[in-house]
Amino acid sequence: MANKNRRSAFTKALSFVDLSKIPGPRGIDYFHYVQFFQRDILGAFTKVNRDYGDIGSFPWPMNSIIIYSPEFARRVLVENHKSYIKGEQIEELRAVVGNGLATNNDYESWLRIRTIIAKEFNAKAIQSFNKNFERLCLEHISGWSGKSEMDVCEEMKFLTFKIACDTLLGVSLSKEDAHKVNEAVHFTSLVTYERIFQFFPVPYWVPTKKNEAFHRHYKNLSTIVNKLILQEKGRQNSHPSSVLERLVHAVDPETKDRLSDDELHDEILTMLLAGHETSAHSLTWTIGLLAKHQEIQEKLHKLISENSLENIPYLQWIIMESMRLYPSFPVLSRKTAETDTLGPYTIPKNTNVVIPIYVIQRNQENFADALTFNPERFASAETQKSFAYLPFSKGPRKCIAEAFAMSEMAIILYQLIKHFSFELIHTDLPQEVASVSLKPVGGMNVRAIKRK
Ligand code: HEM
Repeated sequence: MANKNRRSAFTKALSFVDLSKIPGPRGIDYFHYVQFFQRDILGAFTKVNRDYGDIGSFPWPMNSIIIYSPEFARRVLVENHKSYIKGEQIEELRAVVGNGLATNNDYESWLRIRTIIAKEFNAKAIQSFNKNFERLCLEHISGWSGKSEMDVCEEMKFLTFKIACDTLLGVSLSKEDAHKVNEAVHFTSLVTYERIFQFFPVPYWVPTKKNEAFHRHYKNLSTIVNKLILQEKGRQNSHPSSVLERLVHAVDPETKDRLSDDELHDEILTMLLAGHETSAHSLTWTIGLLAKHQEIQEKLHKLISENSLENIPYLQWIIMESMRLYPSFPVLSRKTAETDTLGPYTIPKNTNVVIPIYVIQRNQENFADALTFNPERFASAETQKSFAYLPFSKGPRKCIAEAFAMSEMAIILYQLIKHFSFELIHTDLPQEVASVSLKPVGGMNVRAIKRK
């Protein structure tokens, strides 16, 4: 089952699209860039923007364009989204999550499944998870002493993983299985990420140590998810509490259609991977930024001591601003299924289209004082709606769980700042690095001091 990876290095090497009319490095400069991308992917994306402006092309063998204009992003993600499919990277992801929402490139099948699942992430459904977010957060921080030095990144990963098990998979998950799921999700997503950036990844059928470990972890994950689906199918559950339980019983309101067992399996794996680390890293950067900007942290604490969460938009703005500077997925990618035009440029069919939102969100032209942490900029609805702000993407393929993730992060942040104040142990924030999601190099070391 694991080897659903259909990308062939050979086919990739044979494909060619004519990008000669789009500016970008050529000759020796091209190869210098390729090396730069291997060394420092975020730095390289930033340099392409500085050197070539709104669009940069990398012809064969990369067959790629990189776009930086919010208007181009709008065209690709919304206006003409039907001319685009998910980028080549999803072929690697498909080896784990099969044909789940994030990797499904068949429009009709994707739309059918998205319609069924979207209902399970509506406001009412999310409200039913809020108590669990709060309970698990309070349980977790009750283990922190009066003044603890910690890597808050590890703490948040632990907490959001517990939340994922509880809200996605449900209470029937045993401790032993939770441990296996944790190891498997971590290992398979790391391997997938590594392979995305390798020119010619070793096919999964080659019996290397890593491939064997991948198959073992994948089998564990898949077996546990199938077991939970089967268990749930045998029950008449009128009060489903986890996402898995909801999806097993979910019905399309119009067609009365349900998800098949294979579809359920792939969707749950997709959610475990897509929800893995993303919320943890966003929370980590938020705590780091608040520890660095004590005046903003104290303002938030004052608001928390006087108001309930629903009455503190400032808390949401803090999370939004943190995700502007440190988006969990720093890059979105698509591929043209048909020729399209972006401004004056013709983009041929089969071109990889890369949208480095990390660079777009930090560009002075899109945000005043772009590198300054200023939550108040999100007081404007226009800023929130801008196509220069894409941490959850936009358009029909935007994150299906945006409201779920925002609610989870807001509830955790509220409790953390209510009970603790945070200080950075080092003088500045750590360097960011693009891994499975954007993470701090060496973790985020803070002092958490219990408030009186
Ligand atoms: C801070 C947390 C999160 C961030 C920043 C985030 C970000 C994103 C982004 C940027 C995309 C779109 C990718 C694209 O356009 O190519 C996406 C898609 C998706 N996300 Fe999230 N995500 C988060 C949490 C979650 C969680 C917790 C879940 C599941 C419970 C989830 C499930 C999905 C799924 C299923 C898709 C694919 C949607 C589709 O193609 O129809 N995400 N996410």
